[in-house]
Amino acid sequence: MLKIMSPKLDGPVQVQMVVDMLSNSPSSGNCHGNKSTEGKLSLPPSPRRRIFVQTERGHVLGMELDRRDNASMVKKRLQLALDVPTDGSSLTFGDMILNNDLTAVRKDCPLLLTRNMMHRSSSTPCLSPTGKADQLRDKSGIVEILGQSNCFGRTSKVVKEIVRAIKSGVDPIPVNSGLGGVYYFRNCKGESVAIVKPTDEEPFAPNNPKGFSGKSLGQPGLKWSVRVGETGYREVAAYLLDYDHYANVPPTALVKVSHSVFNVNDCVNGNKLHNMGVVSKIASLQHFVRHDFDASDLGTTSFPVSAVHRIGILDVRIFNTDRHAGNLLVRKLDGVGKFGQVELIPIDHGLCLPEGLEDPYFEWMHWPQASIPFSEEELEYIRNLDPIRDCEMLRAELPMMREACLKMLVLSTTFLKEATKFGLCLAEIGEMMSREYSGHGEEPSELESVCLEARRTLREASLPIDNELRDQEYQFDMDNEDTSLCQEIQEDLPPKLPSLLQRNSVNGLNAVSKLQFLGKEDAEIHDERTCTDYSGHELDLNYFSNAVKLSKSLKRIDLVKSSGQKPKLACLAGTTCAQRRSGNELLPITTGFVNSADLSEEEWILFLSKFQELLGAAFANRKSSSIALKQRQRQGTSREF
Ligand SMILES: Nc1ncnc2c1ncn2[C@@H]1O[C@H](COP(=O)(O)OP(=O)(O)OP(=O)(O)O)[C@@H](O)[C@H]1O
Repeated sequence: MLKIMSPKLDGPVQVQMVVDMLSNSPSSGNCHGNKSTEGKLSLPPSPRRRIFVQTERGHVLGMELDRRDNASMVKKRLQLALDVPTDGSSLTFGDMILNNDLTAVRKDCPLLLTRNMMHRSSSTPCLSPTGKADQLRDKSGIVEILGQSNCFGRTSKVVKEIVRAIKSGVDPIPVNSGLGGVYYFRNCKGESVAIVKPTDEEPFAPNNPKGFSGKSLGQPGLKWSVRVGETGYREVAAYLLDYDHYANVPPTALVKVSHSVFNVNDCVNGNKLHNMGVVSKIASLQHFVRHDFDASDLGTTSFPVSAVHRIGILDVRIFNTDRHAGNLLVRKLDGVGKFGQVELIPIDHGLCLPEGLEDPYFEWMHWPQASIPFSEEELEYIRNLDPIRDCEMLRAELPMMREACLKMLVLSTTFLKEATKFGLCLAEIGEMMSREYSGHGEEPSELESVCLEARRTLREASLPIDNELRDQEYQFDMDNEDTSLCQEIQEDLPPKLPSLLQRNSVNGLNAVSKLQFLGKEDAEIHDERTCTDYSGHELDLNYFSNAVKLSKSLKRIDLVKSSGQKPKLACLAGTTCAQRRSGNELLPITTGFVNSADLSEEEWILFLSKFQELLGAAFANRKSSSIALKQRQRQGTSREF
C-alpha cells in the first residue's frame, strides 16, 4: 500500500508528484541516434513505485505506491502528510486528469494535485510544515535522476561527483544572472560541474529568489504558452531531441535534489525564508560547460557556419522562443591550427515547445551564416528527421509533456522539412516563422498565416466538426483572480520585466493568440469595431485586418478556394469571452490550429495535410519576395556609384 516516506512540507495547494518505480524494470532508455522507442511504451505497470510529491511551495516528499493504490488513496495520504484538505483537488499528469485509476502513471511521471477553480482563492490558507510531516523522513538520495534513459549515463557520473562534493562540504553556489533560480553544483575540487534550475524557482514560480514570484505551478508563466514549473521538462526535451549531439546541447536530466542552498519564500508576502534547512526540489540539471563568452560579447563572424546551421535547425524544430545571444555560450578552441576558432554551446531551452503558436526568437536570423545554403550533410539530417517518432520518444521519456507541445514539434519539424525541400535557407525559414512589428503592433508570421488558411479551408470543407464543441474552444482556464494577479505582478515588476512581458504577452494573451482564440480568419470582421478579450480588454482589430491582408495575399497566389462562408465569431456576436470560462484548466486555450483541445485527431491530420499542401505556394511567395528584395538592393547599390 501507500507509504509516506518523506516530507518537510508546507502547503500543498498544488502538488506535483514524480513517480519513480522501485522495481528493476527494463531500461526505457534510448538515446541520441537510436530513435526506436519499441518496447518502451508497452512496459507492464510496475507493482511498486516510488513517487516524489512536490508542493507549490517547492518541497518534495517521497512515497511508495503499489498496484492497488488509486488517486483517492494518494490524496488521503497527502492530506495526512500535509495536514491540508484535498477536497476539490484533482490529480493530473500532463494533460490527463486521474479520476481514480493510476495505471496510466508510469515511472517518473510528474503528477499535479491541482485545486479546482471553485476552491481556488487568494484566501486559501498558507500552511507551514506540520509535526506529522517532520516525523516522516525522505529516504531518497541527495540528487536522483528521474528517468532511466540511457541518455543519462554521463549525467549519472556527474551526479555522483556532486553527491561526493556535497558530503564533503562543497556546497552549490547561487547564480546571480537570469530571472530564475539557478545554482552551480560543484565537484570535490570546487569546480562547477552542473547547472541546476529548480522548477519552483522559475520566473513567477512560488519560490523564485529574484522577486518574480506569485503564481502556482501550472499557471501561465513568462510566456502564456509555457506554464510555470514546466520549463525543466523542456530543457530535457531539447537535449533528448538533439540526436547525435548535433547542435551541442549539454546533457540535461530532470532530478530530485535536496539541499539547504535552495530558496523558499514566505507564501504570504513572498519574502525569503531563512534557515529552512535542507529542502527538496524537482529541477533540471545540465552539465556545466566551460566557456569564454556568450554570443552577445563577441562579433559573430568567427562563428562556424555549420554550428549556426545546426543550432538553427534545432531551434526551428523545437520552436524556440528564447534563442537570444546570452543563450549561446562560446568557447575558444585550443590546439594547433585552431587559432581564432570557436565552438557554440546552446543553453536555456526552457521556453521551447510552447503550447501554441508563439513568436519565436532566433538571434541567428540576421547573421550572415544563416543566409548560406544548407550543406548536403545538413539536408540529409533534416530529411531523416521524423517528428512522429520524436513524439513517441518524448512520450516515453517525458510522459508529462503535453500533447499541445508535441503538436508544435510536429508542425515546426514539418515546416522545416518542407522549407528545405523547397530550397529555403535558415534565415528565410526563421523569417517566415517570425512575426513582424508594424505601427499596428505585431502581425502574424507567414507560418501562422498558412495555419490560418489551412484551418479556414478545413472549416469550409464541412468536416464533421460539432459546432457546439467548436464554440467551446473559446473557453478559458484562467480565472479572474489569475488575470488580476498577472496585472498586479506586471505593475510591481522592476523595469526590465514589464518590457519583456509587453513583448511576450498583452494582458496574458498575445495578439496572435487572441486571433487564434477568436477564430477571426474572415475578412468580414472589418465591419465590427470592438471586441473584448476574456479579461475585458479591447482587442486591436487592426491586428486582425493585418492577418486578413496576409491571408488575402495568399489567396492572390491562388492558394485558397474560398466558399465565402463566414466562420463563427462568438465574441463579435456580443458575448464577451470573459463569460466563457472553463473552471478546470489553467492556460487560455488558444483555439489555434495546433492545440490539442482544439482539433480532434482526425481534424489534426487533415489540418496537417492541408498545411503541407499550402506550404508550397507560401514558399514560392517568400522566394520571389527575397529575389525582388535582392534586386532592389542591387539597384540601390548601383545607383550609389
Ligand atoms: N550549461 C551551462 N554551462 C555553463 N554555464 C551555464 C550553463 N547554463 C547556464 N549557464 C550560466 O548560467 C546563467 C543563467 O542560466 P540561464 O540563462 O539558463 O538561466 P535563466 O534564469 O533561465 O536565464 P534567463 O532569465 O536569461 O532566461 C547563464 O547566463 C550562463 O552564464
